[in-house]
Amino acid sequence: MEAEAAVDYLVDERSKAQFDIDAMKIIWAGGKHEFEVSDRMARLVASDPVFRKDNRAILDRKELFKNTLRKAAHAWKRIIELRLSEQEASKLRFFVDEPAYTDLHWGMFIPVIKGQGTEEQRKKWLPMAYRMQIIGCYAQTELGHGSNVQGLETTATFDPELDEFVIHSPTLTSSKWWPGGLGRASTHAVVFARLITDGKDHGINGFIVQLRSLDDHLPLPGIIIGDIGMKFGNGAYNTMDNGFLRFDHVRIPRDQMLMRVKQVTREGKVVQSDVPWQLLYGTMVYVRQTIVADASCALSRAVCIATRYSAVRRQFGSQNGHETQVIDYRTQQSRLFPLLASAYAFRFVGEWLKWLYMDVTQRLQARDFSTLPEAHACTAGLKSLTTSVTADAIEECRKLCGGHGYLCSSGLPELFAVYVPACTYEGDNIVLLLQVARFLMKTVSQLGSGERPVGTTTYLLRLEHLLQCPCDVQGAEDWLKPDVVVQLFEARSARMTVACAKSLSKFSKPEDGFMDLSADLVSVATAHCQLIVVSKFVEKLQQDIPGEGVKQQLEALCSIYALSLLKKHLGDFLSTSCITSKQASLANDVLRSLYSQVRPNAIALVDAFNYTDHFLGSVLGRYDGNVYPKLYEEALKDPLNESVVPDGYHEYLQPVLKQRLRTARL
Ligand SMILES: CCCCCCCCCCCCCCCCCCCCCCC/C=C/C(=O)SCCNC(=O)CCNC(=O)[C@H](O)C(C)(C)COP(=O)(O)OP(=O)(O)OC[C@H]1O[C@@H](n2cnc3c(N)ncnc32)[C@H](O)[C@@H]1OP(=O)(O)O
Ligand SMILES: Cc1cc2nc3c(=O)[nH]c(=O)nc-3n(C[C@H](O)[C@H](O)[C@H](O)COP(=O)(O)OP(=O)(O)OC[C@H]3O[C@@H](n4cnc5c(N)ncnc54)[C@H](O)[C@@H]3O)c2cc1C
Repeated sequence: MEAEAAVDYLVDERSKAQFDIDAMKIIWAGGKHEFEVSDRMARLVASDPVFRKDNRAILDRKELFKNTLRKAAHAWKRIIELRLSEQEASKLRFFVDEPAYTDLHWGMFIPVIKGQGTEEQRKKWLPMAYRMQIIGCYAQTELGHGSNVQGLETTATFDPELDEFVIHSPTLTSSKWWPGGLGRASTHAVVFARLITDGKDHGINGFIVQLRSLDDHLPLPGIIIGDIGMKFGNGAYNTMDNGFLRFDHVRIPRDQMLMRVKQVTREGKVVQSDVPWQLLYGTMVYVRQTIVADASCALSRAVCIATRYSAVRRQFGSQNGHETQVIDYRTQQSRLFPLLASAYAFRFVGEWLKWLYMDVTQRLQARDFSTLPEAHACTAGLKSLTTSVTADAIEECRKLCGGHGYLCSSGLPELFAVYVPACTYEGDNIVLLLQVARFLMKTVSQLGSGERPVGTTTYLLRLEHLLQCPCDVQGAEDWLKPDVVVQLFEARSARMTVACAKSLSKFSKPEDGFMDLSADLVSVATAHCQLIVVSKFVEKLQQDIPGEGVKQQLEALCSIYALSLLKKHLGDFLSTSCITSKQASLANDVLRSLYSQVRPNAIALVDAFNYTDHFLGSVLGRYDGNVYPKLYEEALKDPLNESVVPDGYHEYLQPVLKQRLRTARL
C-alpha cells in the first residue's frame, strides 16, 4: 500500500466553521472545569495500552471477561495512584468504554445502601464498598418478573427465634436473573424479596446478602449462582457478567434488611417509617437520571462518526471537479442534522434532570416529599424518550455511512449492541411511559380540586387557553420564535392529555380504560416528554452563552430539534388542530434553510464533543478523515487474513472444488 501522508482531510471543513469551537466545547462539557477533567481523562485512557479496545469483537467470552477484569483492576490501581476524585474516576470509567461489574457496584449497590439503609447500615457497609473490599450488585429482576416489581417471588421470612431472615427462592421463576456483576464478580448483593413476618406478606424490600466467600470466592452454602450466557452482539455487553441466583434457605442477620422505609423489630413487628414507600424504587430514579445524561453521549458519538464520514464520502455529481460529498445531499442532511440537534437537546435536558434529581434529594433529606412524583415522571419519561431515540439514531447513523457502516471497524455495530438494552433495563420504555401517562392523568383529574400542577406540568394551569389557542405563525420566520414553538408543544400535549382523560372517564373501571387506551396513553406521555426537552433547550438559550457565534448555532439546532419533531409527529399536530397544513408547509421550508445554516458548521459541531479517536473507535469517524487506507489496515488485521489460504481449505474447500472439476469433465 502507498505510504500514508499525515493529512487532515477535514481541514477545509473545519475552516468553514462560523463559531468559537473552544467555547462550544465548554458548553458541551457543562463548564470549564468539567471540560478540563474530561479532556485529561480521555487522554489518560487513550494513552494506556491496557485500555485498548479494538480487539473486543474477536475475543471469545472467557478472554473478553478476563480482559474486563484486568481493565477494571488497572483502572482501580490508577484511580488510587493518581488520587482521582469521584468526578475524575467516573470520567475515566466513561472513556474506558466497557460495561463492567464495577458499574453496578458504584452505580447501584452503593446508591441503594445510601438511599435505603439506615445511618448505622451506611456506616457499616459503605466504607468496605468504597474501598472495594466487597463487590456488590443490584439483584431485583427475576426470571418471571422484571417490570412488575411487586410481583417478585423471592422471600425473606423473619425467624424471631434466631433474629434472622431466611432468604429463599420458592419457584424456578423466582430465580434472580439479569443482575450485572452477579454472574462472576460480586461478593454481595442487595436482593429484593418479599418481607414475611409471622406468616404475613409485607411486600418488597431490599436485603444485603453475602454471596461468595471473601477468601476463595466460592459461593456460600445455599447459594446457586452463575452467568446467564451470551447476549446480543460480539464484545458489546458481553463484558458484563449478568447472572442468575437461587437461594436455598439462606440465613442473614436481621440488621441486613435495609431499614430506611420499613423496619422489623427484634420481636418481628413491622414498622413503616414516615417516608413514602416509593423510596424503595429510589435507586432506579437515580440511575434513570444518569441514563439520560448518557444518551447524549452515545448519540453524539454515533452522530460524530456519521457526520465526519459524510463529509469524507463522495458519490455521484460534481462539486468543483470532485464528486459530491454525501453530506451535501438534502436527504442526508434531513436524516443527520435532526440527530445532531437531538444530541445537543439531550445534553441540556440531561443537565437539567441532574439538577432536578439533586433538588428532590435535598428536599427528601428535609422531609419534603412533594416533588417525588414529578421527579419519578420526569426521570422515567426522559429515560424512555432519550434511549429510544438514541437506539434508533445509532442504527440510522449506520445507514448514513452506507456499506462501511456495517463493518465493526466503523464502531457503529458495537455501539448499537451495547446501547440497545438501555431501552429495556432500568424499566422497559413502554412501561415507563405508562407511568408518565398515569401521572399526567392524575394531574389533569386533580385540576378541578384546586391541586396546582407543579414543575414541568405547570403549563396545564393554562389549560383553557391551550385548548383553543391558534398557532401564532403567519410567515416562515415565525417558526424561529421560541415562545411560539414552546406554546405549540404545550398545546399539543395539553390537547392530547385532555382527549385521553375524556376517553378514560367513559370507562366504569379506570384500570380497564388504562388497558384499552394504553397505546394512546403512550403517545400522550411522549408528547409531554418532547415538550420538556424543547422547553429545556429554549431555557438553556436564555442563559448567558459566551463565545462568538455559539448562541446562533445552538439556536439553529434548537429550531431543528423542534421542527423536525413537528414534521415527524405531524399527525398529532394536525389532528389536534394545533397547526394548519399551510403552517406545516412553512415549517418544512424553514427546516431546509436551517440545514443550510448548519451545513458549514457540521464538522465543528461534532468536534465540539471533543472525542478522541480511541474513544470513538471508528475508522469512519477519525478526526483526520483519513478513512480509506485505515479501512484496509483494519481489514488486514482480521484473523481470517492471517494466512493466505484459509484454515479448512484442505478439508472442506479443496474436495468441493475437485468434485466440481470431475463433474465438469463428465
Ligand atoms: C472496565 C471498566 C473499569 C472502570 C473501573 C472504574 C471504577 C470506578 C469508577 C467509578 C465510577 C462510577 C461509574 C458508575 C456508572 C453508573 C452506571 C449505572 C449503570 C447502570 C446499568 C444498568 C443496569 C440495569 C439495571 C436494572 O435494570 S435494575 C432493575 C430495574 N427495574 C425496573 O426498572 C423495573 C421497572 N418497574 C418499576 O419501576 C415498577 O414496578 C413500576 C413503576 C412499573 C410499577 O410499580 P408498582 O406496581 O409498584 O406501582 P404503580 O404503577 O401501582 O404505582 C404506585 C405509585 O408509585 C409511584 N411510583 C412508581 N415508581 C416510582 C418511583 N420510582 N419513584 C416514585 N414514585 C413511583 C407511581 O407513580 C404511583 O403513584 P400514584 O399512586 O400517586 O399514582
Ligand atoms: C443488559 C441488561 C442489564 C440488566 N441489569 C439488571 C440488573 O443489574 N439488576 C436487575 O435487577 N435487573 C437488571 N436487568 C433487568 C431489567 O431491569 C428488566 O429486564 C427490565 O426492567 C424489563 O423487565 P422484563 O424483562 O420483565 O420485561 P417485560 O415486562 O417482561 O417486558 C416484555 C414486554 O412486555 C411489555 N409490557 C410489560 N408490562 C407491560 C404493561 N404493564 N403494559 C404494557 N406493556 C407491558 C413490555 O413493553 C415489553 O414489550 C437488566 C436487563 C438487561 C437487558
